[in-house]
Amino acid sequence: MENFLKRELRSTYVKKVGSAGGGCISDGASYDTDNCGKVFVKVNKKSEAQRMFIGESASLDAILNTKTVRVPKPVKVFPHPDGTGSMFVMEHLDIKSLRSHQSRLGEQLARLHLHNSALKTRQGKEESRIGTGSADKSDDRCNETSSYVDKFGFDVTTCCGYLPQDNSWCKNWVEFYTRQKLGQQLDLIEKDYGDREARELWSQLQRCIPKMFEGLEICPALLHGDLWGGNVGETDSEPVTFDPASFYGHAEYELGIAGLFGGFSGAFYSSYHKLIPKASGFEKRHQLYQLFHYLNHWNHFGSGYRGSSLSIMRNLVKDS
Ligand SMILES: Nc1ncnc2c1ncn2[C@@H]1O[C@H](COP(=O)(O)OP(=O)(O)OP(=O)(O)O)[C@@H](O)[C@H]1O
Repeated sequence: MENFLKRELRSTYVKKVGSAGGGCISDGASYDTDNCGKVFVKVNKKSEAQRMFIGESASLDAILNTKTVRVPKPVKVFPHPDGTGSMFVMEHLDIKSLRSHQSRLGEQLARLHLHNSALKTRQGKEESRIGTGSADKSDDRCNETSSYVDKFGFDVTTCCGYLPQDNSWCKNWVEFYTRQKLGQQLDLIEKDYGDREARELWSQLQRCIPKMFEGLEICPALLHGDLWGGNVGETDSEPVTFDPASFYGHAEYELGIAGLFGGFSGAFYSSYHKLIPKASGFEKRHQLYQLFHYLNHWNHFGSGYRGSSLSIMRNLVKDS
């Protein structure tokens, strides 16, 4: 493996320095290199792994570009030398459990979510300055590399777990979330399980969804996309997030999975909501956003997640 990595990274020195064991989806190990520093290498032997890692790498790049929350810098994605699967090399970070930086993570996540709307405001100001002929090209705001994104989706397919998300761009969030997020999961459940109750509840729930968003104006926010407690931590100096499955969506979506498995303290939420207060109807939409993850877990890990998926659908339909 060291020799293979030397070739791919154009390094003269590569030495394994530890195995993180990886997560539920991929294996991971760290290596010292002479030209890329210490790197963390994720390995996955599934045939779809290349697409999954390309999505993760593009997500890390997009988040890095916002300069809001620390993520590992991606280095390279390439096919596994065995012929099936893929490898993803990124900056190694010394990640410990998230403890003392909960509040900072809440604030930084909110800043990530507000980044695109700040670009919109800035763009509006630039346009009006150009309109009045008062634009100053020496202004450092002209150096901003990102521009405002006015729709929902992402340029690249990203995978929540190993399932690809349909990130095709869409102007309307309710349509995007209903069809491309929930609909895609329910189509898979129909294909694999043909579950009659899921099908019936879904046909009722679809009609209730638009009402849950009445009066809400949603600006696309760049999301981490898989922000459960296992994908956050901290270094000695700052909070860290990793393993993203990004897309532009409703900021509230991010808190769906954060709330499912724990790992985030009151300090995290209060810092977050200081910058992005809960909008009216938040609690109900929070359940709607958790539904995606229950369905995604049903599709990944089987019928153990059927009960919670159906119960949340029943509640949402009943309360509408
Ligand atoms: N850049 C990194 N540097 C050092 N260690 C890392 C890095 N990225 C991840 N790790 C470690 O490896 C473990 C697994 O990583 P990751 O969550 O990306 O794996 P996965 O199999 O894709 O994910 P999951 O279990 O969330 O589905 C993490 O819990 C973390 O301890």
